[in-house]
Amino acid sequence: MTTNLPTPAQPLRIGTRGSPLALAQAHETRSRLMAAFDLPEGAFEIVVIKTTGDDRTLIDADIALKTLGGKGLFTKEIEEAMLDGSIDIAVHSMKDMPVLQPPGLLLDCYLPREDVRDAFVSLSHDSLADLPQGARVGSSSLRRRAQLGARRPDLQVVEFRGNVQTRMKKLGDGVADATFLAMAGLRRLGLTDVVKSAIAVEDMLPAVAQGAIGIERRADDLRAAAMLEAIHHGPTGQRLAAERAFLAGLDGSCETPIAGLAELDGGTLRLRGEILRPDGSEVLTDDRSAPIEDGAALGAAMARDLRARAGEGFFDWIAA
Ligand SMILES: NCc1[nH]cc(CCC(=O)O)c1CC(=O)O
Repeated sequence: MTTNLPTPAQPLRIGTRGSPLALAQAHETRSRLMAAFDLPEGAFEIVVIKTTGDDRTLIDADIALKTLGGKGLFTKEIEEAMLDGSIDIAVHSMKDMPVLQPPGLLLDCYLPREDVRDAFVSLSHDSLADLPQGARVGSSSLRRRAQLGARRPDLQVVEFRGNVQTRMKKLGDGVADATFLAMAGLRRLGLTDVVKSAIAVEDMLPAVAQGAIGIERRADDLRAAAMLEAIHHGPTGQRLAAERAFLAGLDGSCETPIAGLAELDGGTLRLRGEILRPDGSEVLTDDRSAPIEDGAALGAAMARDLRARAGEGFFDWIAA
């Protein structure tokens, strides 16, 4: 199949952001490729690339979100590096990926998906239900903020960013009584000891693609194509096809209050979708199933129907 595998002289360059989670995901990708092709670590080079989304001053000022609408915040510089040949593949949290890739790049390799749930993280309380009236919760995720507003309008939501350590310190300082993080990231970092409880997807439907790692490459790079094919996880790809078609149909990005989750059972794919107003005052949900191969069509149809139900004005805030 492959004629030219990477060597220490001609390594496969793996591009990634520099956050601890991004690095863990890049290392997992390298390990899987090493195992699949019986290659030494030296056949790979992990290249850290700084993105707009990593610029804390920009994020804190929310300038980046306003100028870019949240789209491609974590991907632009990495994709440029792939197109100019300074890296060969890029490892991404699929949750942060726009639904369309630039011309010349392909995203068709997914690693086995991690836990899709959100984690309830607190020093003082065991679960969301356990939080007293008026408690303060920290989150900067539009989706989580909207879902909390819908479920617990009594809670006060405050902005909360930073890595796990920063967030734990903020909880210790009393900035908030609880916060939420993806179980997937905590598991990949070996930090699940901060989790008080995993939130059932029925209580908080995850973001589209939560817990999934995707690996992007140049469309014409046949060495990378053959290597990624060997580590691709088909069932994750089928779930993401449905979820991303749903997201695409809503014209959403990682910064819009949209949730979606596809699950497989035998030959059937079940898709749950949700769109919310940012304050949670209105929530529209859908839940339907189809043969796995029709997942993308199912996602597109669900998006169309939710849009129609939402009517005029529901999405106005996106352009604001
Ligand atoms: N938007 C940031 C982001 N992107 C991916 C993850 C976690 C890992 C994942 O969901 O795959 C996180 C942090 C979080 O939501 O806790």
